[in-house]
Amino acid sequence: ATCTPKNRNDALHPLWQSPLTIPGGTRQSPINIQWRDSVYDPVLKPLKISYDPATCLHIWNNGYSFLVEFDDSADRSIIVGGPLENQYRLKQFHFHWGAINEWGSEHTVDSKFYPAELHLVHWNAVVYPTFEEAVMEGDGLAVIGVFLKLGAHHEGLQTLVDALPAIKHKDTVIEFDVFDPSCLLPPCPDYWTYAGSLTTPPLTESVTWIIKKQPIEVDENQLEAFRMLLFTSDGEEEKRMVDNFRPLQPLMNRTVRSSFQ
Ligand SMILES: CCOC(=O)CCc1ccc(S(N)(=O)=O)cc1
Ligand SMILES: [Zn+2]
Repeated sequence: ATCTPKNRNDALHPLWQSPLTIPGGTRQSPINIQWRDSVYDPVLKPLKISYDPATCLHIWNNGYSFLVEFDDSADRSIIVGGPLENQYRLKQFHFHWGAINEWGSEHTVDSKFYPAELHLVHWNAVVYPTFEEAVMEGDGLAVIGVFLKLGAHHEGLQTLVDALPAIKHKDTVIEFDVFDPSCLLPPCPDYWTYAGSLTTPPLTESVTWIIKKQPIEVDENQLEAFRMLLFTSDGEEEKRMVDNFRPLQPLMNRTVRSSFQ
């Protein structure tokens, strides 16, 4: 029988004991995407993604996930089109994953969990002067979500995996000079989109979510490498960085649109 995730908030990292619901929150994330309830919108444009690999700065363990950060001081790595009215600048990408392959993603599709989920975080630099301000605004951020499923070895991901031992502990960072996050995107252009929020504090309702329909494949060793990271700093009692995903939030008065029929 497939074991459904029990309530893990008891033994979890303090973050995940954060308020599960935001008082007055009407557009919280993540959500379950019920495929048959999503509505095809012919007005949705293809998403245009152009990343400059040289904008990659460093990779670090922030105690919740590991993230790769980019130089967002100019419009060098951007996305435009799709559901977006402006172009958005790439700031960072990170992942969420489980202790075992049965769960780990934040969003689900027809209540199915994937073992992990990639988030590419962009902000609206056309309208807002800083990322920090964009985080507080309804149209401030655009996050591309990509599901990871267990399968073939992923060459592009391996570059990241090879760097993880060097950032095992919270607040460790290493320089990461050239990486093209486009290699982590599936070839299929299809996506779902809906108005949501950050899934970790400050949980602000500022995200236009763009969830790719097609997952990318990674192998068991690569997922295991994620699970070797620690929530804790060097010298503290070790706590493995696993199950760093937020529980599903109510859809409330929202429609998920699809770019495909
Ligand atoms: C200004 C302080 O705010 C931040 O740094 C927000 C960072 C942050 C970015 C993206 C996400 S996620 N999981 O919803 O893609 C959560 C948190
Ligand atoms: Zn995330």
